[in-house]
Amino acid sequence: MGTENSFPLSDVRADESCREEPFGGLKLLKIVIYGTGYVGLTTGAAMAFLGHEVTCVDIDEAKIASLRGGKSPIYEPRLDELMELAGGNLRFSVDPAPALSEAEVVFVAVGTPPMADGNPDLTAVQSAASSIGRHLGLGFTVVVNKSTVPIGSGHWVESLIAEASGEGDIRNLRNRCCVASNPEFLREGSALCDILYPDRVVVGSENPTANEVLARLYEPILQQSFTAPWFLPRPEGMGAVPLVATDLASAELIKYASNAFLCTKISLINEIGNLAEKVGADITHIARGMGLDARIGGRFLQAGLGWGGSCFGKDSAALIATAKEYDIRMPIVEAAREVNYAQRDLVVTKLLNELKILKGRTVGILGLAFKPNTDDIRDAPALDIAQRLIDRGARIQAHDPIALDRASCQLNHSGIRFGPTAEAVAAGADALVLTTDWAMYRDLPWKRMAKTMANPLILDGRNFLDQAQLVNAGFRFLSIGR
Ligand SMILES: NC(=O)C1=CN([C@@H]2O[C@H](COP(=O)(O)OP(=O)(O)OC[C@H]3O[C@@H](n4cnc5c(N)ncnc54)[C@H](O)[C@@H]3O)[C@@H](O)[C@H]2O)C=CC1
Ligand SMILES: O=C(O)[C@H]1O[C@H](OP(=O)(O)OP(=O)(O)OC[C@H]2O[C@@H](n3ccc(=O)[nH]c3=O)[C@H](O)[C@@H]2O)[C@H](O)[C@@H](O)[C@@H]1O
Repeated sequence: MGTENSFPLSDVRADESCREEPFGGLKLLKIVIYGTGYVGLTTGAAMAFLGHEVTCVDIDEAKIASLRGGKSPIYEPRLDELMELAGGNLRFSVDPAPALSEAEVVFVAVGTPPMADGNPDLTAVQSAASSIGRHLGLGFTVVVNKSTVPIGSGHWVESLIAEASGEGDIRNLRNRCCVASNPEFLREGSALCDILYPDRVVVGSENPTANEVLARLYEPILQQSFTAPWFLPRPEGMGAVPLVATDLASAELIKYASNAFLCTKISLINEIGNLAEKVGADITHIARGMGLDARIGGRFLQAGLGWGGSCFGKDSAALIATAKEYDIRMPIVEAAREVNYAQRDLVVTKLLNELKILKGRTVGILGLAFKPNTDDIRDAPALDIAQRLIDRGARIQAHDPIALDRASCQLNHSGIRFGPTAEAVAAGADALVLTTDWAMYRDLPWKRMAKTMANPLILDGRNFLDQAQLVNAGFRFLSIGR
């Protein structure tokens, strides 16, 4: 295994509740997961598929009811199938007590949404930690934090558990429980592959038992010793997965640093794209020419409207806020954010250049999710852009192949009209903007759509569409960065 730091897989706890099965005598564990969102539910399904006994707990009764009825409350490709394969290993409850009393590993995967000052709201983490403390069993439990939390949170969680458990003194608690950080790097839309076939697993703890339990938990993934589900084949050439074992603070910071790096990479290509456009260059050629340099790498160099979603914005703001507490500035991360949010203004500027007036114009938006293959609309560039256009008097009609229901529920009073198809939002529009690069948008009946528009103008916000095809279909074609 190509580990920087690997743990011996010794039998650290001759615990009767560990069951032998099915990957070469691996000991399976009893796991509780707090939070059945994009991270908790996918992690739960993957762990249960690997044979562990998993109980997913959530305070949202509707989510648990839906899951018990066999229906996932979120859209994630192949999740339903994996949950089905996991079968009886995967259970759901609003009551953590019964499963927690026997749990060997407890994941915390609750939300940490941003507050106005950039810091994440840790209310859900606090309440999960207190609940764990109240219901802790008599055996030894490793509490594993997967929520993205500020540096130092691991120790704070430990103290909350100690307090709620009645032990009070953390030293007494250390005989029954310890806290580790296991940051999550999955991307929505490819979450299950990212969990089963990760680039690395990071585990931060100051407790050797925690490290060994987690190495045991992750062994099938680290060694790639499980039989891949037919619908999620193992990537070609995939070998053993490196395990990075660190102290708590380093693991917590690895998460923020990784997201900051990815944000910065995207913002850099967008900054270059803005110059490329002025000098008559093409950012897609530039990204390819840069990305083939192994030191740079071609991924996350897709220029366009920039990043959105529930994490890049939140985590970059949290990193800046944490640094501020230590009187340190993060000018690179600040600049990455500034560049990113300015990209969204380009839509207004470009449409104004073409249409001269936005008041009373109808703009069709293709894609509401913050990226393809998810129904997540948190900090979706499409919504921000729609609002900026509405503020200038435009009428917005929008479509998304998967996020439409969620968007129409949550944005009921936004003034956006939701169309059942891409063709419907094109009809009568003065412009179309492609905001999310859903595969289905590549092959729309463009010729027919151009004919139904008041003005066949399209802005490809993701450098995704075939310009020649669109021009051929009768569109005036705009893009970002070329
Ligand atoms: N969404 C993503 O792609 C990734 C998210 N993360 C991090 O993982 C954490 C979770 O993110 P998501 O899954 O996207 O959030 P989410 O909002 O989809 O799910 C969080 C769930 O926690 C539940 N919850 C809140 N308080 C609870 C409590 N006391 N007990 C039990 N359940 C509770 C909520 O009802 C909700 O179902 C965040 O810290 C996020 O930054 C990390 C990597 C990837
Ligand atoms: O901490 C998190 O929540 C997660 O955040 C991102 O994952 P995610 O936000 O799900 O999706 P990405 O694929 O990273 O896309 C984020 C945004 O960047 C945009 N993007 C991505 C890549 C690119 O080249 N250009 C670009 O504009 C996407 O359209 C999307 O809006 C990270 O990629 C994950 O590693 C991390 O675990």
